[in-house]
Amino acid sequence: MHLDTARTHETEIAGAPVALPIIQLDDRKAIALLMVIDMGIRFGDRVGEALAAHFAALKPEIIVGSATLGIPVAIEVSRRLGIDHYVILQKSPKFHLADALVEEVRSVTSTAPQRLLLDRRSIALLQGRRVLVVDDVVATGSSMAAALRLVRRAGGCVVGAGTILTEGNAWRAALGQDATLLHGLGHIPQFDIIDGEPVADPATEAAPPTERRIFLTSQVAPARKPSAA
Ligand SMILES: O=P(O)(O)OC[C@H]1O[C@H](OP(=O)(O)OP(=O)(O)O)[C@H](O)[C@@H]1O
Repeated sequence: MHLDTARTHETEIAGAPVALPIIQLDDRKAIALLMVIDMGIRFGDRVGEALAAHFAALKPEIIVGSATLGIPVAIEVSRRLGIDHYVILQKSPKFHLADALVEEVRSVTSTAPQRLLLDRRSIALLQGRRVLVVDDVVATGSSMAAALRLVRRAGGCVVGAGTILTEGNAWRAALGQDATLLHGLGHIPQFDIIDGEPVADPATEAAPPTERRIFLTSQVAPARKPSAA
C-alpha cells in the first residue's frame, strides 16, 4: 500500500511555515521529506542567516557540511558568517579520495551503510580550528556523529552542530554528549502508518531537550596529528 503523495506535514523552520511531503519508507513507516535543494534561494538564505545568528557567538572559524544535502547548508552558513572556505565531507569514493579519512554512516534514508570521506587536503583547514558542523537533517544521528568523528580525527575542535531539522529523537542517544552541541531550526516527528494513514508518533513530536555548551577560545583543543584512515 502506498500513501497519497499529496499528503504534507505542516511545520515551521526558522520562523516560517513550510509544508513537507510525507513519503512512505515501508509498510509501517513514513517520513516528512525536506529536500533543501528544492526549497529555493530565499529558504537557503533564511536558514543560513538563522544558523549563523545562533552560532556566531561561538566564533566558528570553518564550517563543515556533509554531502549531498549538507552542501548548500554549509555554503549558506559560511556566507552569512563571512567565512570564505568550507569543508565538504563526501560520500562518493572519487579517485582523489583514495587515501581519505573514512567513517561509516547508516542514515535514515539508506538501506546499506555508506562511507563519509574527509579529503586529507582539507585537514589543514580543520587542524586546531573552531569548527561548526552542519547538515540539512539529523534523524538517527549517524551522519552527524560520523562527521564529528572525522573533524576530530583531523584535529578540529567542534564548537557546534547545526541542522535545519531534527527528526524524531534517536539522534539524542546516537550523539551522546555531543547532542548538547546540536541546534535545529525546526523539528519533525516520525510517522507510523495506521490504517493507511500517516500518524505522527507522539513520542517523537517534540525534540528531546539538549543543554547548550558554550566553548570559549581557551577550550580549543591543541592541534594534533590526524589519525590514519
Ligand atoms: O541522522 P541520519 O539518520 O544520519 O540522517 C540524516 C542524513 O540523511 C540525509 O543524507 P542521505 O544519507 O540521504 O544522503 P544525501 O544527503 O546524499 O541525500 C541527510 O542529508 C543527512 O545527512
